[in-house]
Amino acid sequence: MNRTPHHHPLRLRRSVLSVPAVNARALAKSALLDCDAVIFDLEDSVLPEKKAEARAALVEHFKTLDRSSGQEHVIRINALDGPDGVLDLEAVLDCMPDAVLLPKVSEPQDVLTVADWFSEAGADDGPRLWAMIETAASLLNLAAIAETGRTRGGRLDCFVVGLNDLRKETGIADVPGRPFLVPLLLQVVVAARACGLDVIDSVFNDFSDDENFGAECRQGRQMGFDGKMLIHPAQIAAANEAYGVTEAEAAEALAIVSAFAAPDNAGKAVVSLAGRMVEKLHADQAGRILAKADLINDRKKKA
Ligand SMILES: CC(C)(COP(=O)(O)OP(=O)(O)OC[C@H]1O[C@@H](n2cnc3c(N)ncnc32)[C@H](O)[C@@H]1OP(=O)(O)O)[C@@H](O)C(=O)NCCC(=O)NCCSC(=O)C[C@H](O)C(=O)O
Ligand SMILES: [Mg+2]
Repeated sequence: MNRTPHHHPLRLRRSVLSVPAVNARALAKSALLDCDAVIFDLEDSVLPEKKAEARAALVEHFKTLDRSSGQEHVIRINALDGPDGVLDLEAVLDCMPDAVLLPKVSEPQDVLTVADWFSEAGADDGPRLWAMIETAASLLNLAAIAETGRTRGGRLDCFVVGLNDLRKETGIADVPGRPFLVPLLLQVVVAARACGLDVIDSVFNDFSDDENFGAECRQGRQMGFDGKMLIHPAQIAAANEAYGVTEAEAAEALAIVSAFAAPDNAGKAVVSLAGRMVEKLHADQAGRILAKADLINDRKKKA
């Protein structure tokens, strides 16, 4: 059993933009934007009578989508117990995105059923699975849902928090700083990490409120999230900045890695750096920060 904190290669998921699959202008625009991932939404941003049109638009869009852009492509499907879920999965087979985002996951079986569906469809190497954590039941079952990341070839890859649905179901107030939600958000981060999953913070609905959006991005980063789900292009730059690597962070990471590489420190498990204790685990963390900075630089070169 893999007990390392991260079971897949590092990926940039600072900015994860949702695009309603029925919105042709937004679909076209999304490919040109500087977000790390795009979620093509077939669920709540598409009216029931438009679902078929949205699926068809998505299949067309994927025919010309540049798969080498570095952007990760994710399709959010409808729940499998409704009329659209399986039709969405069939459209996913035509599109073959990097991942499928499952809405309103409440128990492990919600993930396993879709993993098995792909296996039975002969798509064992097909899309990874992401799970929306947005129901009260999903919070009660967090550990068991995260554990599904260790089965079915580790198809579950990422949690995405959905606070709109969670607030609707629980009545938890939507107030700046998210004081009543922070304890729950931290549980989602811890459950994800225990099973090697990435974890994305919820959308912030007021896309004209730059100040509070920036604060919420920084708060999410401090809680350990990998990035933020977004609803508007105007939110991308702030998310990329908050979840990026500053020059100071990169310099500090380099100093830690260099300290362990210094001949004087050969064979040491713990060294002193500018009056601080630094252990091998800090060098591992620093290596991950430097790898992320490299990915960000590579992305800038591609843009
Ligand atoms: C919120 C919006 C409805 C606002 O739309 P609009 O008023 O049209 O915005 P603008 O006029 O400011 O748009 C300017 C241009 O940007 C393009 N645009 C807008 N949004 C997007 C987008 N998301 N992706 C790509 N491009 C976008 C417009 O087309 C304009 O371009 P142009 O015409 O060329 O100038 C709208 O932003 C929107 O629909 N956002 C996404 C909504 C969505 O996806 N909802 C589902 C995700 S939220 C969620 O999952 C909640 C979760 O489940 C939970 O429970 O919490
Ligand atoms: Mg939701």
